[in-house]
Amino acid sequence: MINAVKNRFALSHQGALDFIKGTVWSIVLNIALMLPVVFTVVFLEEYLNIAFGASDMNNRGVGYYLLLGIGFMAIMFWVAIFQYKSTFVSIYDESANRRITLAEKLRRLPLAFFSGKNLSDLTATIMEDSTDLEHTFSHAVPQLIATIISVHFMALGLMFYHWPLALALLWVAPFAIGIILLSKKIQLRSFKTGYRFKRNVSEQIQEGLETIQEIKSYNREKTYLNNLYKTIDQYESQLIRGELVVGGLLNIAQSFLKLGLVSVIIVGAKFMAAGSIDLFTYLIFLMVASRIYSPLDIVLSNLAVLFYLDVRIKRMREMEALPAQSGKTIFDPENYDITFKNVDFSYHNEKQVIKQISFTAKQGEITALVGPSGGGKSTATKLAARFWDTDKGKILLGGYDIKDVEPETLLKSYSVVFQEVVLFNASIRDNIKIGKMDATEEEIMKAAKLAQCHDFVHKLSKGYDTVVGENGETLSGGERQRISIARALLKDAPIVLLDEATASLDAENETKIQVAISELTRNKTVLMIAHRMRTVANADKIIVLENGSIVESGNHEELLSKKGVYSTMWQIQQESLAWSV
Ligand SMILES: Nc1ncnc2c1ncn2[C@@H]1O[C@H](COP(=O)(O)OP(=O)(O)OP(=O)(O)O)[C@@H](O)[C@H]1O
Repeated sequence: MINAVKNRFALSHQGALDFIKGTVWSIVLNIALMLPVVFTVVFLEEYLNIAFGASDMNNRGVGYYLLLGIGFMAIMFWVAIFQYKSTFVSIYDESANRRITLAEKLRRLPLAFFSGKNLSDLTATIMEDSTDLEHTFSHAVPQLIATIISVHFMALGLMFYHWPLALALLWVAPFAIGIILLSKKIQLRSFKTGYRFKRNVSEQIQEGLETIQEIKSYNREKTYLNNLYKTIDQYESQLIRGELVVGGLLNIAQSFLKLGLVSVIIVGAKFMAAGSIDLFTYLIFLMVASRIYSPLDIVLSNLAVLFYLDVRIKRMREMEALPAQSGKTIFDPENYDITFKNVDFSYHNEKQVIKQISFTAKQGEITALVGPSGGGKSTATKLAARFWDTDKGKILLGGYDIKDVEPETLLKSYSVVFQEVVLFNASIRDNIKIGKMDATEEEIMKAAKLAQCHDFVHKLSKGYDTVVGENGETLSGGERQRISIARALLKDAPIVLLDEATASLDAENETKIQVAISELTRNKTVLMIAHRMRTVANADKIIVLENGSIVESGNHEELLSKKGVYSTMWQIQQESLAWSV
């Protein structure tokens, strides 16, 4: 049973157990909530006996009813507390676990997943869907299942008591529920469309915030806002349409339910007139009719929640089923040579961007990747750090296939300085410290000085405690890049990946940084991308990548003498330098 609940509702083992407990307590609560009816029945029975002269009032005194009332209230109170604890408190634990599990899952996904995925959709799945599931599981599902079960119990009891009247009371229920079930497709379609429009709105807002600079500089505010208003209007219209459809169907079903009360009144009156039931039985059925329809109303209005639940669970399952990167967590290579062996790679199984690449970047050497834009240099560098897994072929690090090494373990051996620097909205000190969380102040300062950060940081009013804003928005491109170099220096990993590491620096700083980079790269395996040819001229090995394939390799002199792609690129840059002079 636990497994069935786990699979049906995408819950953990503990979550399924708590869910069953919550449902059982909700059934007990539903039964306990019938105690006022029992109280009234007991009272009515005696009152009617007195009224019709069959007994006198002294049989049970006021004290008896007082005690009975207090007793029933105490039972209802305690059951309600247990029901609350078992459904609400436990589901919040489950929800917290679900978010942590999803976050863990994200941590182990290859970066390819994030580049192909809409991030607002991802955030919504983690936050919104989790919150909705939390709310549905705490406020609706156990109560709904409990209500369905307890209504069945009540119906069975009434059938035994007087089946013709029970039928008169309950014949409406299957029809009312049928209306909702038959409309499942319409409700789901409306929900999914509404959901899609809602995502469109949040995507557009997010995109607008991320590209606000471009929108303003190209005077696109009006177009952007008009598009946004259009999407919001679409969402609003869909919400209204959805409410009308769902609300309309629900009203029809609920009104149908009320017909049961009418039929109990008419059929009961006929039976009474014929003398086949007494007044007491008639009154009991009228009372039960007033009680039983409210849980049935709840069932009707919450059935749709079950339909929507499936949509959310499906999205959660899709995310849980994504292939995560795994591997050994113990990794002790003999050396840090990186070898590409016949590597093929394409993003999202589309165009092949790396084709049959084979080369070795040796420890203690600088291996440079050059070539025309879009040739696959950045992709190859990122493949070397298992940001993605290859489609075919192998990448070995010190003899280990990196596919067999757990990505976080693997990345401990890498320092990366990429063109697009990512800084956290934290102090400069903390941003540098990311390279080595237990670094001493002295180590941080040494790295900062080597990376030429010290001078500009000292000019800031709070120095190293200056908070840099979201992604370092308060700093210039060159300053951001120097911080990322300081980080890499602090990490001091055996492999260094440099992708246009000095692209945002002026000539003076570039020269200084080159000194720092020589420090950073000494005795390391260095894989470097640079568009400025003079930066790569001293590399031990230069690989020329064009359209995803290696077209030339060798050192600077060898490549110049080949008079191929490299030599042409070198020539062009020399000429453009001469022109600028
Ligand atoms: N995340 C991605 N998803 C899909 N295609 C991508 C992605 N990143 C790069 N590409 C494509 O892969 C090819 C190689 O890109 P890559 O960035 O590796 O080239 P590059 O040689 O580093 O270019 P540049 O010198 O301009 O930085 C290009 O055709 C590019 O459009």
